[in-house]
Amino acid sequence: MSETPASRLELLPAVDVVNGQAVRLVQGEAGSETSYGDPLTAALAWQSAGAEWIHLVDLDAAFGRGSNSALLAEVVGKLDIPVELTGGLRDDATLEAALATGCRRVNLGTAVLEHPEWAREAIGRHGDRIAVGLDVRGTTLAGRGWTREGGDLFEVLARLDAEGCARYVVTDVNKDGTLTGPNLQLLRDVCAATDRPVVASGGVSSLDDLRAIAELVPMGVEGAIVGKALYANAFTLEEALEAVSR
Ligand SMILES: O=C(O)c1ccccc1NCC(=O)[C@H](O)[C@H](O)COP(=O)(O)O
Repeated sequence: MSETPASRLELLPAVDVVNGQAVRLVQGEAGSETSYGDPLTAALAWQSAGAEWIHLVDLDAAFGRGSNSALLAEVVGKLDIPVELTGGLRDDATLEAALATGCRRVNLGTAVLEHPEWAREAIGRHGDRIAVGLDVRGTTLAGRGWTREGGDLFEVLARLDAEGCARYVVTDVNKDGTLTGPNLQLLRDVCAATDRPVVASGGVSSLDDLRAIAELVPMGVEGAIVGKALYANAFTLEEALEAVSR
């Protein structure tokens, strides 16, 4: 499977949900959250500001301590733009429920590491409605809400490529929620290892960071998830869209 690189970087504002509230974490650590209110209000505000996508995360499900699935389904149903839905999708029941919300695609993470046969079958069945979240520290994958090690990034990437995985969402866990800039070398290395589109996630702090990620579009970076920078008002979504439009 070979993909034509996107012409322009897509931006995906993140709405991460804990206990019914939109939050931001630091390095994905449970308990480090700052609350930003109602997830539907946040998602609708990003849509009104011109968002092309929403990256919607059930952090309680990702950490295996609960679920916001009904609320997230409501959010997806009220948006007109495509949604990438993620967090705790580890079996047929959670995957089918997530896809039934009408989201455009879902991200699998831990399940790919712990139940590779199930993930392979899900990828085969759902095609490009499945992306795989590659959450890494160094080149070691992190699963289950980023609390367990899950193998070598490039070995798993080669396996997923062979299984037909359509897209990867690549997060440097140590950057996530820190406003310290994206790991551009990691993105380059992943793009060099696969011909599938890559969505960059974690660490964006400025418009220059977004411009730097946009430079990687010809290599295969298709989109960038932006969380904390938008909530901390480092820039507006309108400014971000403008920055990556040329
Ligand atoms: O995406 C997941 O499944 C997930 C699981 C466990 C902890 C965090 C998770 N996602 C977090 C995100 O996707 C962030 O919203 C995104 O990386 C944005 O990061 P930033 O711009 O640095 O706030």
